[in-house]
Amino acid sequence: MINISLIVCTFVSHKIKKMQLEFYKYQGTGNDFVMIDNRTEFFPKENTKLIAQLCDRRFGIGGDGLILLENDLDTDFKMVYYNSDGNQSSMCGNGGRCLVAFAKKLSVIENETTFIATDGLHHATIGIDGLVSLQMIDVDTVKVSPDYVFLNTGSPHHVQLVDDLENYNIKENGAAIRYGDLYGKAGSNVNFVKQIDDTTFSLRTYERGVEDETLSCGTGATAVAIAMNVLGKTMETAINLNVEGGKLVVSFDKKEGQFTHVFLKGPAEFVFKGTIEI
Ligand SMILES: N[C@@H](CCC[C@H](N)C(=O)O)C(=O)O
Repeated sequence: MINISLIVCTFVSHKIKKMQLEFYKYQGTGNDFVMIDNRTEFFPKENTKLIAQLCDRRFGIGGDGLILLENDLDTDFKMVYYNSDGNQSSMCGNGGRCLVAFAKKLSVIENETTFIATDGLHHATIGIDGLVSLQMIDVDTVKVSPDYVFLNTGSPHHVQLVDDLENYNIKENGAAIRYGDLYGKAGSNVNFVKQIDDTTFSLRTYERGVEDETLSCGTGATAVAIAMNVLGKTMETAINLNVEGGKLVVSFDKKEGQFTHVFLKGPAEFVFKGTIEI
């Protein structure tokens, strides 16, 4: 005879089995991330709902994204990035800089590293001022249209100059472009820009996968710097970017329309550490 109560108990105890998840919270110019040391590969990477819940600012820890630090055979570590909607996505510049600071906190690296991310190898250094400088992918294709520029700096970016950046409705206008005909199902991140002086631009970014404005976007700042150089708005190859959450600097070498040695530099700071039951 089958013992029904045993089956029910096993089912119930299986259902309520919880685990303590240790996390670290980092931010880079206000672009914030839940960081998890997944070198033992314990994290349920396919659980989109869980990742979205951990990033939720009311029901979870809160963050624009979640990043796993994993082992890699050929480099110091591997970066696995998820947007706050729970889906794995393309490169995150600020997240990469924060992950470098996290790797140092875990003693995986000291002040210099090479790691692997979805768009390839990244070299990075941590300065004595604590600023993290991250090498981004080379850029050789920049699409210039009358009203905007499109380029991929590890993630896709639409760049558009606007008159009244301070009062511009980033969420509404960004979403219209992200979901519009231009970029199809994949969509794009959308950056609105204002020139401040010869070497400085302010930008506000609508991020795909967060589906809202974030306080900063590293691949976005990189895209804006290159786009402004291509448009002839600046002749400089080291450009200051004011984002809502602080300041970034993007530098590059330019030769025959190719952008190489592209570096994104700025703060990457530990905020707090904790455990959450999942
Ligand atoms: N905040 C990031 C960009 C993250 C990726 C983006 N949301 C996408 O899915 O394309 C950055 O700092 O670059």
